[in-house]
Amino acid sequence: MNITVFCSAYSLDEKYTAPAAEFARLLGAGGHTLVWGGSHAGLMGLLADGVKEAGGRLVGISVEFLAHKTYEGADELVMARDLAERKAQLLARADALVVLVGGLGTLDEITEVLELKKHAMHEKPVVVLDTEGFYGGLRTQLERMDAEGFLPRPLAELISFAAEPAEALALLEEKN
Ligand SMILES: C/C(=C\CNc1ncnc2c1ncn2[C@@H]1O[C@H](COP(=O)(O)O)[C@@H](O)[C@H]1O)CO
Repeated sequence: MNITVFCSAYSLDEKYTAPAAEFARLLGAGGHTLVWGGSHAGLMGLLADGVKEAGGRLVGISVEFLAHKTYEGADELVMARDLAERKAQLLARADALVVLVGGLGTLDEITEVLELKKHAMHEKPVVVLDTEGFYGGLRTQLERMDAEGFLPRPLAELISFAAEPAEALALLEEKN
């Protein structure tokens, strides 16, 4: 499977890096391809290193203004002109999408794929690896939208949450 992963470009505490490294190992060992933002920065670089070490393939979708942060050693590297084109490529190249802990860039990427899925413009599985309950606030907000009629289709069709790396991968494999 081509698995697009959105995650932080920053170096984080071990409570976040350990589950990300485990997810990377499972992804690579499972013979999957990581599609990601193509950067060596922070959690993005750790993830790519882990997938590569475990035998997986790497497809980076970088963007011109962040070219100086590009990961050396991807099997394939695409250079998008801007963030909008990069997000489109990250979705187009995915069979499924996974969200690890991240900041505003990651939040922008999740909302884009959910908005497009809401309008049935794709039906790709979206799984959040909710390490340390990091996405509790987002989940509460989405559940409120679902309960109070802000979504045109059930939230459960749009997104799934997993607490552990193995559960995230199992959900992807089950839904694909
Ligand atoms: C760490 C710094 C610069 C590098 N920044 C990025 N490099 C590559 N990809 C990025 C970067 N910033 C955002 N992205 C995309 O958004 C997600 C990460 O953003 P977040 O705000 O850290 O969550 C990630 O999925 C990328 O696709 C500064 O020196």
